[in-house]
Amino acid sequence: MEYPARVITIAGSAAGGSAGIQADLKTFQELDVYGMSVVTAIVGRHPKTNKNVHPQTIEAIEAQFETAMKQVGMDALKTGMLFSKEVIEVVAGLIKESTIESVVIDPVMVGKMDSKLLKEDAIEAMKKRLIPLATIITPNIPEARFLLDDRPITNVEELKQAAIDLYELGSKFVLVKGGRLEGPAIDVLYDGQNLTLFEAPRIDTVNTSGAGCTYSAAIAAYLAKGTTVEKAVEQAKQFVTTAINHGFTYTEMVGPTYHASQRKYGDAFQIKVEKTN
Ligand SMILES: Nc1ncnc2c1ncn2[C@@H]1O[C@H](COP(=O)(O)OP(=O)(O)OP(=O)(O)O)[C@@H](O)[C@H]1O
Ligand SMILES: Cc1ncc(COP(=O)(O)O)c(N)n1
Repeated sequence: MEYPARVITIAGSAAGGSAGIQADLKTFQELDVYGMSVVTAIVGRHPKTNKNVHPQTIEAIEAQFETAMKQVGMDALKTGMLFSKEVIEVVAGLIKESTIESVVIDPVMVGKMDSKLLKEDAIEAMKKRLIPLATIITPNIPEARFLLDDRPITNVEELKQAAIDLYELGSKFVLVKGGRLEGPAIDVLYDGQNLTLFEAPRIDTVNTSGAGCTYSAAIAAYLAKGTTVEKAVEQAKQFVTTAINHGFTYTEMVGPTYHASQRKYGDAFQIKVEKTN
């Protein structure tokens, strides 16, 4: 029997099941990789105190990573919500000590329902300690702006320039997501030389909670299987677009993307891939 490739997510637990660790593990399962997790924080609003982020201790984070490494091992790793500079520094140390080849850093900062998922004083550690270790980083426009001293990004040309400038932070690839722009959903990939645009049709829905987590988890899953970065982004975008297309909600709140949709409905979107300059 050929065993599935192994992927670990280091991220926050999203109680509603749409984002964070939950979205990552659902994505891993759909893409037939062996999923593992390190929970950095538990996100869920306490009914009495209203407190919604419950960070885990450094000891707990290290213990989870160590267990997964010893029990299974890892072909790829992705990070999501890390919350504090202390956690970023520990995670950077764990990545450096390991021999994991594919590292996807999703620089999660704010949730779609405005939960604060990264402390402001952690952005410098993200830039200096973690991003240089990444195979690929996957910021959306607000995250790209935080990493680029709040420069506005309002069109595809500015998206491309943001990818070029973010490359200076030291990752091998930069993927800036243009999901917030009007028109088709265009993301830009930059590898230090080539700019590649990935375009999907815009889907008219508000149910995109966890779309970013799902996308970066799918990229990590394809990289773990040995896919090239460019092909991994294309296939992951196909997966997340299909999941967004079948997104739904059980309540009046923003709902999840539907992770099972590519398998269940088989109507995956074709992604337009265009090399540009
Ligand atoms: N309505 C949509 N229709 C199709 N694709 C979308 C839509 N919204 C987002 N996407 C795409 O889904 C993927 C994940 O997007 P993600 O949610 O992380 O980024 P974003 O939409 O740019 O930012 P944010 O999370 O802040 O809304 C990206 O490829 C993005 O282009
Ligand atoms: C614990 C946790 N991690 C990440 C996100 C971001 O989700 P999205 O993919 O919608 O930006 C979230 N809402 N909660």
